[in-house]
Amino acid sequence: MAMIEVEDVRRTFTVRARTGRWRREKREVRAVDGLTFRVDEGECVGYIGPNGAGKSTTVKMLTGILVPTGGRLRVAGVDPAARRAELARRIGVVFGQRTTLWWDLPLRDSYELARRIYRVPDARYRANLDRYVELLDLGDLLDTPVRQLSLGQRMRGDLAAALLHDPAVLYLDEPTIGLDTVSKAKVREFLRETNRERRTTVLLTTHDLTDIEQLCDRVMVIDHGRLVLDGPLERLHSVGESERTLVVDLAEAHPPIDLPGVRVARTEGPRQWLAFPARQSAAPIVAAVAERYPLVDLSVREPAIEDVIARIYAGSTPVAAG
Ligand SMILES: Nc1ncnc2c1ncn2[C@@H]1O[C@H](COP(=O)(O)OP(=O)(O)OP(=O)(O)O)[C@@H](O)[C@H]1O
Repeated sequence: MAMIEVEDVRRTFTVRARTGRWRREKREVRAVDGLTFRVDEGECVGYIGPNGAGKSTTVKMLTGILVPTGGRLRVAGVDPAARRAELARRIGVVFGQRTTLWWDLPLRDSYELARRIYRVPDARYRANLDRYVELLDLGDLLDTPVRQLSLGQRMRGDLAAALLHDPAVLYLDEPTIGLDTVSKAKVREFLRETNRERRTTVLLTTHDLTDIEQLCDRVMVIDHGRLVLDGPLERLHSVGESERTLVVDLAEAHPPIDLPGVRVARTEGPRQWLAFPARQSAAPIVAAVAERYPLVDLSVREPAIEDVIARIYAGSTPVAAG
């Protein structure tokens, strides 16, 4: 069953740009430019693209905050902008950069407010709260004012708030941004479980490709308001041939490191950038470097979405239907 239907949706903005000292000209920005896709119940789909690609504009239209300039939208069977209040009871939204919780109130009070706003029946509210307190480890935090929570704790609090009313669709915007590795793992585990057990349909926007790898089977890539790829996650790798980068600091400057399966992308004094296929583990490369070179420090960088998109264009692969 289709949970999100988007048919040839467009959204333009008129901006006034300065063209001279006194002159201003009106210009049209096509933030979303003929978007078509469908997400079925229970799917978890990654929605990625570079800055300014049109992701937020899409999500705002899907929540009913923005009205499309053209095309047709349906979320859980309803037109979001026309029936925004009704839709609010069927969707949940989490923004990594902002909180929907009340800053000065304890978590518990924010949840109580959500219960009233969404008119969640008592028994369901209690069952859900118990479940999220356990899964998200919120027990000791319920009576703490939100402003005293760490970023990771607050994010877990936000996730529970977004799901207390059992929404059919969950929009996540950078849910792991700024979190440490342990908190990221907790959040991802919880989302996987929610998607699997409750069959919540998830649309996930992120710049962290590991989020997508660990949560989604399908990925849509948007650029300049248009889909450039829609298909199973493996296509992103095979099409994009993404690379991760091992950044190594040696004790001193050295000629480029020579290892099989490794491409030296850049060198700068004692620092070298070693690119390798994203699917491969970094461990054998780290071991080989440590054995043969005077290794001082290292870090691994995930593939940047911009690189992935550049490779999609280089291969000029047509949009593939999921
Ligand atoms: N309210 C607005 N008025 C004018 N232009 C806008 C408005 N909102 C978005 N835009 C423009 O529309 C385009 C798409 O923006 P959008 O915020 O949807 O991108 P995004 O993919 O979410 O980017 P990011 O990853 O940086 O959040 C950009 O060129 C942006 O400047």
